[in-house]
Amino acid sequence: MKLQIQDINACHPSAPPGSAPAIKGMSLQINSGEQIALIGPSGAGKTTLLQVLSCTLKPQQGLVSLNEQNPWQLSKRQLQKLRGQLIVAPQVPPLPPRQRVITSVLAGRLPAMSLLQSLKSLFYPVDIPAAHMALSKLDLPEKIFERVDRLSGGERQRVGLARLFVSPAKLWLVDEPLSALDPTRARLAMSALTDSAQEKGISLICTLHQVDMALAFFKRIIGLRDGKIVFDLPTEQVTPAMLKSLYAQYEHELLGQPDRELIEKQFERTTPTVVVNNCR
Ligand SMILES: Nc1ncnc2c1ncn2[C@@H]1O[C@H](COP(=O)(O)OP(=O)(O)OP(=O)(O)O)[C@@H](O)[C@H]1O
Repeated sequence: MKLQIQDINACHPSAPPGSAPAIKGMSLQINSGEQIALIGPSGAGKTTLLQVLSCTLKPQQGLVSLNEQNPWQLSKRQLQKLRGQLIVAPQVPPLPPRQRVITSVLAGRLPAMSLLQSLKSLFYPVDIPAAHMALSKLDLPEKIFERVDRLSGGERQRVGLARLFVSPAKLWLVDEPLSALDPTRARLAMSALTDSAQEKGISLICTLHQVDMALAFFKRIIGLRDGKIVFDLPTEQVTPAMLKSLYAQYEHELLGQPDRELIEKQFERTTPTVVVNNCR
């Protein structure tokens, strides 16, 4: 899916009226099938941007376009159809406590289903192999019939991500997918997401606090700070100086769950003398 925003101002959805915008005069173009990591310190506006792109947050100013359609000029029905072509994976997936994992995973298909089909699917999961395949990509197939309230935080996060693999959406908007995962599962998840998106020609936009993962898995990196784009570059052009400046005063966030070697390699490629601060 092709995306464009132009001169957007938007407030965080929970911000009280009159608050300063979390996104300020932002413009951006994303082509079909692109994979982009959004990085930047806490409060930079990454989640707010995802909400604008998912057509759930109407900006106060500027233009949004998904596949050449302005969502805010569509009828309710057309807007619903457009939203059915994208899927959001929030950092903490909203999973009904007593629901089975299989039902939660197959909920990834709900936006594309009729009301009758979706009600039926809550009681009779129709595609067990698809749910199993999705969970296997994230090393969780054995939990397919488990109740979600009996899972750990990291397992719940993987259930939320497994929804992406069964969804027919052409745009994946993923918010901090690795926050509850151990380093091995984090790599596995990142690899599964980027490989699947590439196979299916899906546009993937992913916010990440793990800069090492962003550098390792994405070809285009957008650095946000204070609601503005600081850089928007092919990964190989992102320099240590840019990262240091992006996270200035928030260096402790720079190496969230560090793969020091990877970041150092990236740093060496551009400026061999850089010092990496590992604050966690
Ligand atoms: N619950 C809230 N109520 C009011 N304002 C908020 C709220 N959450 C965030 N904001 C405002 O919106 C701005 C952008 O927040 P947003 O969540 O988009 O940033 P982020 O880059 O995703 O941060 P993080 O990495 O911590 O998730 C914040 O700087 C803050 O000013």
